[in-house]
Amino acid sequence: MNGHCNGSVNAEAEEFCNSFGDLIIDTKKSSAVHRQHETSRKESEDKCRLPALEAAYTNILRQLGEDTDREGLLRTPLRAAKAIQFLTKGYHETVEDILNNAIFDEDHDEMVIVKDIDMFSLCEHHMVPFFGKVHIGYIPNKKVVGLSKLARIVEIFSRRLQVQERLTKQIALGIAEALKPRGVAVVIEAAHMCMVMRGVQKMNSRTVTSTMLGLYLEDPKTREEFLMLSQRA
Ligand SMILES: Nc1nc2c(ncn2[C@@H]2O[C@H](COP(=O)(O)OP(=O)(O)OP(=O)(O)O)[C@@H](O)[C@H]2O)c(=O)[nH]1
Ligand SMILES: [Zn+2]
Repeated sequence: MNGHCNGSVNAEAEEFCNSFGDLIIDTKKSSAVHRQHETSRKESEDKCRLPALEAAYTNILRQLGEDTDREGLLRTPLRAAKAIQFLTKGYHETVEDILNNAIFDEDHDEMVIVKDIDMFSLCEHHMVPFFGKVHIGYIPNKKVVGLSKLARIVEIFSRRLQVQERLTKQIALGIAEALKPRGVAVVIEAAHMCMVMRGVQKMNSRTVTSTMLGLYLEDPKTREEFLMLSQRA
């Protein structure tokens, strides 16, 4: 472990942001610099945690009766450690981080739908994947968001240990808070490997969850329009 692993990364990033803060007049530039430093601080923290995660995976392999010195497994604990960090990287990200300059003033008040967004997550009960499609609709209130950012919001909340219901709600609330739209609708259809590969072993079961906010909750016709458009092939 180097010195960065005892929290000094935090302090350094903070010191950097503070010392240069006065010099940077443009607030957008300032927050971009801050975000850049937050990202590199989080990357450093991840690196610091790798050896402990690697040791944990070595232990798991040994407890499974594997020979961790055999050639095929030599780098497996490290690979697995990096993989789990990737699969849970959403803990490091916020909606604010990714939206930065991608909210635009636009006099458009009709429904916007981005559907069939691929989603991969890990069930918090068994730490095995659940995955499927996310459909998102919102009704703007003078502001629209870059379309790719909706898919990025899905990434933030799905790359964590999750239950599907919470994931659905977090995506909807994240959009609602950032855009203050007149309504948000999120539907997720997913297959849970904990129900397919183990446990009850139901290969074809799918779980559908939804969160409706604002007009989607209040107005059945708006909700129906979203459901009709998002389910259409
Ligand atoms: N509501 C909800 N349940 C989930 C989700 N992912 C997994 N589960 C369920 O979490 C439950 C955990 O139940 P337990 O009885 O504690 O665990 P278990 O003995 O492994 O259960 P089985 O999967 O039935 O073998 C199971 O019913 C899973 O299907 C999710 O996203 N939402
Ligand atoms: Zn599970």
